[in-house]
Amino acid sequence: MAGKLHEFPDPETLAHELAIDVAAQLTAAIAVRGAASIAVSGGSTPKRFFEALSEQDINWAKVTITLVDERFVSADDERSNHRLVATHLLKGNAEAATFVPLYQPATTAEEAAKIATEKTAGFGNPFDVVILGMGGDGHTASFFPKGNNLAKAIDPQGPRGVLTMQAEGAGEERLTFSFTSLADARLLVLHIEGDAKMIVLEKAEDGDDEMDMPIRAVLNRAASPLQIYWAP
Ligand SMILES: O=C1O[C@H](COP(=O)(O)O)[C@@H](O)[C@H](O)[C@H]1O
Repeated sequence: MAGKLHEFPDPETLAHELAIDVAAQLTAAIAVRGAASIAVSGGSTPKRFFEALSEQDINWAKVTITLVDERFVSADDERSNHRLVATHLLKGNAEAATFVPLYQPATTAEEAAKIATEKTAGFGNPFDVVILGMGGDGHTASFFPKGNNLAKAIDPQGPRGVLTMQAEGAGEERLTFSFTSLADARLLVLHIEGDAKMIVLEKAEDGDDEMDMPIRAVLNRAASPLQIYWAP
């Protein structure tokens, strides 16, 4: 396996243990640099982890949270990743954290990506923690197969920052951090659950074509060691 596999008996245990590991990384970052940064994924998988992380006893006032990727929809849209984070993470102890959204109320997604790049430039270089997810089609962040901006988004020499993405499987137009922004995180995690996702991961590991399964970019050439958290 390309990354280090951390296997748990069930999603609840995974969420709890991942929250502890992430909290330890954020606490260490605060001790060394006085501040910490984390970029999290959306989708359905992270809810339990967000709930567990929000209860961790760390100095949240020193933590900046952002998203790995977002839909070009406002925070009141039910498909917004911002909304997911606001509902399940930015509460309890974690209410004291600073959240920097990727969605910006601009006319176009390109304009929003430019503003998001500017607003996120002051932290996450590198991120202390990045939590990636993976879709059944092998996408991670908004690196979608056949995405109109995929080559640019996963370019190993590409700039840090936020790009737009349109793809058939993506629904709304997306905003996503580039591969180079995410792949050098001090703690780089791929959080997946269920047998179906493990089969997708194994398929990704069996091939090389990153345009077909963009998760391969992370598996094969992330600057940081990839920690894979999985439960059936
Ligand atoms: O579209 C997205 O999907 C992936 C995976 O989501 P899941 O529902 O299968 O857990 C997610 O990692 C990404 O952030 C999100 O925008």
